[in-house]
Amino acid sequence: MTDVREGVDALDRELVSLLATRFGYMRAAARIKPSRDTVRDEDRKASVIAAAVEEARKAGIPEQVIADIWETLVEGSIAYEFDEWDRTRD
Ligand SMILES: C=C(O[C@@H]1C=C(C(=O)O)C=C[C@H]1O)C(=O)O
Repeated sequence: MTDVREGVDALDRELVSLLATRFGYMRAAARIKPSRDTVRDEDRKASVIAAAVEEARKAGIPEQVIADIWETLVEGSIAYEFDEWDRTRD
């Protein structure tokens, strides 16, 4: 069980590192988007979540869990992108 938990802890560190890279893309998006009303893109949000759910289906892991995680992730990313957009504009 110790090995299992060490594996989980190491994987969680990797996941947070990957998420840090993802949030970096949100900072880039905030820099690139010309107007505040383009930060939230519902069509793109739906497409990102659908793609994650499809990957979950192929991997044989619970699709609803992944849908819920991605809903939280994308909403958190949009909030972060709004903060970045506001912080970098007058
Ligand atoms: C990064 C973007 O901005 C937002 C963030 C998204 C995400 O976290 O994947 C998806 C849609 C956008 O509302 C984008 O438009 O691609």
